[in-house]
Amino acid sequence: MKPRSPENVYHRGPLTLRGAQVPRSTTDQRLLDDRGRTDWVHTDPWRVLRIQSEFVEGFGGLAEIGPAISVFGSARTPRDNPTYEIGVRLGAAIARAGYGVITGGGPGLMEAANKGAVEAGGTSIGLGIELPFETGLNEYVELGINFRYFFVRKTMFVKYAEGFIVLPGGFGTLDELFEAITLVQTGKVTSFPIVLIGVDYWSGLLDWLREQALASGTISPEDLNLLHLTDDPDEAVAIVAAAGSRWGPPAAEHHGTPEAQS
Ligand SMILES: C/C(=C\CNc1ncnc2c1ncn2[C@@H]1O[C@H](COP(=O)(O)O)[C@@H](O)[C@H]1O)CO
Repeated sequence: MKPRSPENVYHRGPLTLRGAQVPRSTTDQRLLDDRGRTDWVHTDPWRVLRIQSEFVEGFGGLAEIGPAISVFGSARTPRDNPTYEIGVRLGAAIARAGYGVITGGGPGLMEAANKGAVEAGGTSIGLGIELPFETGLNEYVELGINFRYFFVRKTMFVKYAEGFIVLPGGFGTLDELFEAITLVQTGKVTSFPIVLIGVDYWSGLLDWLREQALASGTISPEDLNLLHLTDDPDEAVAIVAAAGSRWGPPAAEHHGTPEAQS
């Protein structure tokens, strides 16, 4: 690094520096020449910046997708399972109704809904998540964003959707479902329909909510009205559509590749 002559005058932004105040290196030199310690990468202040960058990427990538519906469901449902076909029909129904389909971008019923959306000419979005085992985005995702942090990704599912449609699933699906119910119950989101698809699959849970949670007073009677149940993908979409848009009516021309971000 070449030292600066102390006789020089050095300007940096509003600063004028002379003599001993003249820095021995430029900001660029310090950036490019210095590797230094690396432990800061694993500290919370740095993580805060990474979290912030995920929000920036998510908001920027999704801002212009137009009206959309988030679809959840098992990552494990194989393609030859009849529920996979329901997922494809759901993705197609959502696309036909003028909405984009947002999924977790993974395999199983996420893939099914993305497939249906693509085949029906709709917008197919996948919000992937870093997991200990790599699965990658499914091949039907046309707009994909990968997240490190579950909570950032969950914000996107809610912020950019008119409602949730939930196919049969396990812990991940239940987590997404109950987060949404809690947001609605506590008034954190307004006008946010939640529809369960699969009467046989979900009836046991709804019975438990009625017979245990409601009966013991841990939820209110009106809380049960937050959930709709059907076997029919078209009906599920109609329920979301009937709730009305948070941003105006669905319009096909809103869909497409997001503009370059500034
Ligand atoms: C288990 C396998 C892959 C997991 N890959 C996932 N990719 C993206 N999103 C996922 C994945 N696993 C869970 N999710 C999220 O949770 C919901 C599904 O979880 P469930 O426990 O299977 O119900 C789903 O909606 C995603 O958002 C390979 O077999």
